[in-house]
Amino acid sequence: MFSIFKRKRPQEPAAPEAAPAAPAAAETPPAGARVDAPATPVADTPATNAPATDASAADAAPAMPDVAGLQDSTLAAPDAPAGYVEPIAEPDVPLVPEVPVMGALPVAPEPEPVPAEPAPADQAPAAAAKKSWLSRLKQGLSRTGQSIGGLFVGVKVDEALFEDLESALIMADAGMEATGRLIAALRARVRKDRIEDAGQVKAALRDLLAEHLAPLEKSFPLGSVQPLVVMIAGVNGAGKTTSIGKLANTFQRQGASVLLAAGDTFRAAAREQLVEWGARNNVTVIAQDGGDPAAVAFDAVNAGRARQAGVVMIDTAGRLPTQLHLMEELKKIRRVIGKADPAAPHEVLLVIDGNTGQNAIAQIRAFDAAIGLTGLVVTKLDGTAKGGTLAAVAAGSQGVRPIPVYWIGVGEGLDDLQPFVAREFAAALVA
Ligand SMILES: Nc1nc2c(ncn2[C@@H]2O[C@H](COP(=O)(O)OP(=O)(O)OP(=O)(O)O)[C@@H](O)[C@H]2O)c(=O)[nH]1
Repeated sequence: MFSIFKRKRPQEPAAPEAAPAAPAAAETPPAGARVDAPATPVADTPATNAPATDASAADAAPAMPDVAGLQDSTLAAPDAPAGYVEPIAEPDVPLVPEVPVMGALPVAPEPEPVPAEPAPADQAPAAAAKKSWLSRLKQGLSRTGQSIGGLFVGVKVDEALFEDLESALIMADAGMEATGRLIAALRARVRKDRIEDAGQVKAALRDLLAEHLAPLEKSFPLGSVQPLVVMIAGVNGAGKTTSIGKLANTFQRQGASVLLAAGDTFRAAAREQLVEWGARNNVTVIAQDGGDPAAVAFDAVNAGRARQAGVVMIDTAGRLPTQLHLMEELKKIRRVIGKADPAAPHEVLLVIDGNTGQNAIAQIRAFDAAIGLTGLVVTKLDGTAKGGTLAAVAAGSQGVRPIPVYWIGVGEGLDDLQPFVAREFAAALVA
């Protein structure tokens, strides 16, 4: 199985298998120390081909350090104030794929593929697990669910019902566009089908909501390329690192080998969280103390290619869209990933806290403008989330693109990140 990079292993030699041309390994500073510009790009590392004199390339590709370098923070950190990263010129880095750029990395065997379909004997527990997370989703959305679903109890199908429904959808953060569309479609359905029973109106609303949300449903393209490079962003505390851990577990169970990059170089706890998670689950984590998150991402993509990983997931530090310098940094990370693999990142995910309400729309717009999102992960729908925000996204509310929702989070457990299924979500929202 995979070996894990623990950041501090003082009892071990600094770089037992380090490439001879990597003086950084010999001069490894104490963990946590910042290191200025990369001393020497690893000369015999053809994958980067970064000319030593090309400062910008060195910035993007800080010397492909050896294992010790990665674990003990010898990756180059630009000498800039914390939180600010100099924009870099685009390095002209011809790439040679499949070269063991992380020559000192022990190459781990692929994990045992797990059959996609559970054996018949496993089907009962699987069904029970599904029921349990669906009920958690229902429970989580129950504030909204009760206020929407509760409207249909003991009432006539009349104008007052439509008005109450309209208010309830707006209160649930569905936004004006989605609410307007849904109510208009519901009125038309009630007229066309001559529905007179409130319970049937409720069922019709559930159907219409499912149809409305369906364009957001998309399965994640695991296995479409190797490695599939996934960049993950979001505001502070949205659930990025936790979701990466859960996804890594899911992907492993689907037979894909996973490599993680601890690109949150600002918050030590986030890095520790990911490294620890990797250690528990036999997943390699590329990490360094402090420094340039773009460099970590660059190394991770190269390591992923060298190791023929199925997925490389790159965590990034939480940031608000209003922190413009941090949004610039995010753009840089995306650009530098593209230096390691011009087709990458293949997926750019935004993790959103489901409790965020309408502000989620502003977040999606800002992150999409900065890094071009390909998918959303909506967490904490087991909490006080009102859930209507996804209807607003599907409606393109306030100019947002209807970006697919790959997963929804319904708890803190490993199995609590589930693929988004429009019909299930609609049923939970209009329970
Ligand atoms: N109830 C619940 N809690 C969740 C869910 N997803 C994440 N969390 C919790 O949310 C908290 C923040 O999660 P993190 O993964 O650390 O968030 P982050 O976005 O990486 O945080 P920063 O690195 O600070 O930006 C943790 O306590 C998680 O356990 C979920 O779906 N449901």
